[in-house]
Amino acid sequence: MALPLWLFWLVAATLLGLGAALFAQTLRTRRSLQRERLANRLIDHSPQLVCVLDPNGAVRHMNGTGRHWLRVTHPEIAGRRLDEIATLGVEEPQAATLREAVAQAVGGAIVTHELTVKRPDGGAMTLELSIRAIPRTRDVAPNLLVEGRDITKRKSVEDKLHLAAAVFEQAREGFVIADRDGRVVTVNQAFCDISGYDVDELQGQQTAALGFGIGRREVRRQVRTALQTSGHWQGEVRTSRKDGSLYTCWAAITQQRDAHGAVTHYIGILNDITQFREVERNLVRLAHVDTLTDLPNRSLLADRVGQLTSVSRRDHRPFALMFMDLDQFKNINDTLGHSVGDALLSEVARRLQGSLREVDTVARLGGDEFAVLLPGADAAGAELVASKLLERLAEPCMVQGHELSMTMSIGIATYPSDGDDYEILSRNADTAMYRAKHEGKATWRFFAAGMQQRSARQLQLESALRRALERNELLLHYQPQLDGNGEQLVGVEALLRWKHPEFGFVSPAEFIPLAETSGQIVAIGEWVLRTAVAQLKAWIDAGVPPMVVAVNLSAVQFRHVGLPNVVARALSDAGLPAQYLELELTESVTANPSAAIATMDALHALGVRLSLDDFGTGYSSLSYLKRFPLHTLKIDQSFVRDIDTDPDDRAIVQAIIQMARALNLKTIAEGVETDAQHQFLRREGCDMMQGYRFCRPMDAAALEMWIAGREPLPSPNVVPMIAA
Ligand SMILES: Nc1nc2c(ncn2[C@@H]2O[C@H](COP(=O)(O)O[C@H]3[C@@H](O)[C@H](n4cnc5c(=O)[nH]c(N)nc54)O[C@@H]3COP(=O)(O)O)[C@@H](O)[C@H]2O)c(=O)[nH]1
Repeated sequence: MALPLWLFWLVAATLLGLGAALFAQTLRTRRSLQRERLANRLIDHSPQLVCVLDPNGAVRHMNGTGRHWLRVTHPEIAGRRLDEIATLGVEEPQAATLREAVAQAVGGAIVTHELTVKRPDGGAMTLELSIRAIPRTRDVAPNLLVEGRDITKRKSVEDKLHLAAAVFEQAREGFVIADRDGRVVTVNQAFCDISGYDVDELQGQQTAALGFGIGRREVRRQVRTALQTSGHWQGEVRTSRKDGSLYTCWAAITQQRDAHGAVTHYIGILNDITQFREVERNLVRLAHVDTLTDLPNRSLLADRVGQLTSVSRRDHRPFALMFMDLDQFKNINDTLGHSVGDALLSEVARRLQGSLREVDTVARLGGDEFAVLLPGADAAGAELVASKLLERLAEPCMVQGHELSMTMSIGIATYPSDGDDYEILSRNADTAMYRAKHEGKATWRFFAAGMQQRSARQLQLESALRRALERNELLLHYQPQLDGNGEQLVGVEALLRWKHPEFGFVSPAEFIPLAETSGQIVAIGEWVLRTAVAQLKAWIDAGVPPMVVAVNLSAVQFRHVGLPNVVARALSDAGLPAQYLELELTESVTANPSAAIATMDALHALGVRLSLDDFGTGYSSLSYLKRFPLHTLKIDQSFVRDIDTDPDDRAIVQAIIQMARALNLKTIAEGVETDAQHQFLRREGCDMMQGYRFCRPMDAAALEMWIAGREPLPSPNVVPMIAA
């Protein structure tokens, strides 16, 4: 059956319409697909990472750029949170902050978040993520759109800048950045600390106003030239702080130029080396200066002698070099302690310096040795100076409550006659000093050619002395001691003698100091003591009326702890009652009164008598004198010698005798050589005498004959009289 035409047209039209609609739809769909593909392609090739996350932060989709940057594939990331993708290496606490950002975005915020991830090739990448919600229906949690930019390079630049800023701020070096006109742009904290200025005070100021290279036009000129030629300068400059104080710094200045080569800035880096320079100066000072006295030391003295030698050679001028050594200083150190010793050395330094001219040099060579260099001085000039120095030094001084007076022995060598370099001059001055020491101390000696032999002799003596005891080279001489009238024999002083097979008789004044310094005096002293008490016992046993034997003790022996035992044993071995022994102590042992009192008490307790030898020449503190258990003061022969001519010596002797009487002490004068001396001493009431006027020291046999030949014979009751 045929369709009615109208129906046909209706169907046809409908079909056509449908077809057209279908076609249009297909066309739209295709276009839409094309648009979507295009959009996807665009998104995939976007220069940014684009990613859709579900509300839990799991990846639903990531564009190609993102996958390429992170070197991941869709299957590796789909449905997983970014921090769960192991290859990205997102660890806590980064993961936690990312989760937090996602949560905020789900809550509606647009969050910017920085995420640093690792890539399989090992490189790190920093992404700046912008995370926002993609709105959906009210009840459904939104997906999130994440856009990410690669900020790795920017971060690196920023990090470098941060680092540079940290270095700038935290550096210990001061940084000053100035513009091309030399105006301060900025400074760091270290520079503020060094200079005392605040940043605000400096900004805009001319660097020249900061005082670099103060007063040194030459330095500023050098800086300008170096910058012009090489764009860099470094060197040491002195400059001032805000408060005006000066400091020293090591500065480096570098020009900064732009791409066209034009100077844009100057960068100055400063190191404050003030302390370093001070330490350096101190080290140099220490190498040349004695720390106790602040005087030049041996090396600086050698330098100055060297310089003076050149000048003096050119100008044909003389100069003198003196070496000086304090007499008995060791006793002070040993008895009063090192702090008194040090204070005394400082006082000596002051006095020496105060007595000389500015051109002269006073040096401390070590210990108690000093040296003086006198430019232009000939022998006469040096002698004048030596005498002045001795005088000045002898003036008493109070040191930590002790009244002390010092003497010294001076050796003088002159240029050019005694040498033309430091080595020879110093050796000769030293030799002369030893000569002065061995010839009485408190004096000076000029160097003379034969003196070196003398020093060699000292060495020979020292070694020979070691064998003197065992080779029986030591012997005792005895010098009578008489009552004040010079009639009655009251005792004898035992005086040590050394007869060497080669050197002959050697004076005790020469070998006893050697025995003291080498320590041999302890054994030698014990031998003297034992020999003397045994001799007296033998005399008494032989019928010589009893008398006292006086034995000298050196300060070294006195300080020896076993002394009281040694004395007690010597007496008991000889069988001599203690009252017949008198120990002569040198004045130096009293320098430390409390120690001296203890030893003296122990000796006194044995029953022996104690006398103080050479009284008036040394350190005796009068206030202590009454506390020493002494029997006798021995007036030194230096006062007796000039009694006839020197009113001062007369006055001193009178004062000693009166003072001894007041303290209930006996007096004995030594070195009485003339009748006039004897008469004066007798008139003044001196209790006992000793000297060539009556008898020289002699050996035991000669003394026996001397006693036998005397009229009247010594009184049998002499010991009780002396002991009274
Ligand atoms: N520690 C010890 N010291 C001792 C001992 N024996 C001696 N000495 C000390 O040696 C120094 C020098 O002694 P010496 O050469 O024996 O001189 C003494 C006398 O001989 C001398 N003297 C005596 N009378 C006169 C005189 O009229 N004129 C004069 N120019 N000299 C004289 O004086 C010295 C006396 O010494 P002293 O009485 O002890 O001060 C000397 O310091 C001795 O002490 C010893 O065994 N141990």
